[in-house]
Amino acid sequence: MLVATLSKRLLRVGQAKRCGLSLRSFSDAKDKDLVLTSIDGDTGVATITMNQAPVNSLSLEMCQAITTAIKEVESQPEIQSLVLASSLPGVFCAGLDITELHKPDEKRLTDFWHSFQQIYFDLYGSRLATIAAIAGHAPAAGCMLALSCDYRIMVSGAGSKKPSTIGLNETKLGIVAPSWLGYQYIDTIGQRQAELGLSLGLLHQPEQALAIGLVDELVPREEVLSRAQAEAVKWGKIPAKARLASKMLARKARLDHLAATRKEDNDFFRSFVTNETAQKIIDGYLQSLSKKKS
Ligand SMILES: CCCCCCCCCCCC/C=C/CC(=O)SCCNC(=O)CCNC(=O)[C@H](O)C(C)(C)COP(=O)(O)OP(=O)(O)OC[C@H]1O[C@@H](n2cnc3c(N)ncnc32)[C@H](O)[C@@H]1OP(=O)(O)O
Repeated sequence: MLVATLSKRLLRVGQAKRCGLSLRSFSDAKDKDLVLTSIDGDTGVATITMNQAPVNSLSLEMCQAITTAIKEVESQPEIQSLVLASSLPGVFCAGLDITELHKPDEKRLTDFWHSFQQIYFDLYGSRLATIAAIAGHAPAAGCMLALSCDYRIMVSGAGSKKPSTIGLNETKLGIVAPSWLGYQYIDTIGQRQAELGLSLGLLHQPEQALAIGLVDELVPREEVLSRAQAEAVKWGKIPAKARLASKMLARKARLDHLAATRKEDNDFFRSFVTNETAQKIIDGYLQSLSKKKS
């Protein structure tokens, strides 16, 4: 068994294959390294690292790559915990790839939202203990990835001139988070803080995020990943069936609701995004992002 036989080293699955170890098809080659998956041979902790420069925005392909990676890790019964991280300095995930929403092809837009919903099912409903290593910005759907994990460790803002931020800021952009994402927020930080955050489109600096329970711990930047992996070891030792049943106490009704309304949710999203007003907002927002650069 892989986890039993490898010495303490991080191993990409491509490397595992080169070492002659049989591991089922991980997502490294076919997804052009949009995500990288590694497994610590000693602890059995898997790490999925988002790797789509410049900001890990969630394109259709990125959503699919994340889901594939989660499923492949889950298919290995000896693995109990997973860290979700980013390879990019300063950004965990910038949320949905806005270019997917701009003058979209309807078929691709449908597939895109379906693949985003799928991450919710696969990460929020995962049998694995999931730890988010948030070493940078996590707005909107980037925050959703973090909310879908069981435990969130964020880079501290102390001493930083431009601290990272996290939150559901959709309203500030003139769009609205879908209800299932809104409920993830409410379930995590409570009704009042979620109402404030959603209505005002707040992005929280790390210390504020900790204070309202949006993240569970803050650590210096260089410790985020190692601390997350250590936490994953702890969670991985909890009896798996009891841990999963406890997780589902809080999450099953939400997951079932989206499963039952998935097509309706997708239809609504498509009609909302393709609406002329929404397109103007999206167009303006894309321009503001590129102006920021110039
Ligand atoms: C009325 C009832 C309605 C009910 C509706 C319900 C259903 C409808 C729902 C509609 C959708 C709702 C869900 C939305 C969720 C989302 O995730 S929306 C996306 C929100 N994301 C953001 O706002 C983040 C934007 N980005 C940033 O703030 C910054 O980039 C950053 C803080 C993440 C990083 O900053 P920095 O490191 O300084 O990088 P930049 O120079 O800003 O960016 C580099 C590069 O990346 C491009 N980019 C950034 N973000 C995105 C993105 N999300 N998508 C695509 N591209 C992005 C940016 O333009 C730069 O590109 P260039 O280098 O200029 O080419």
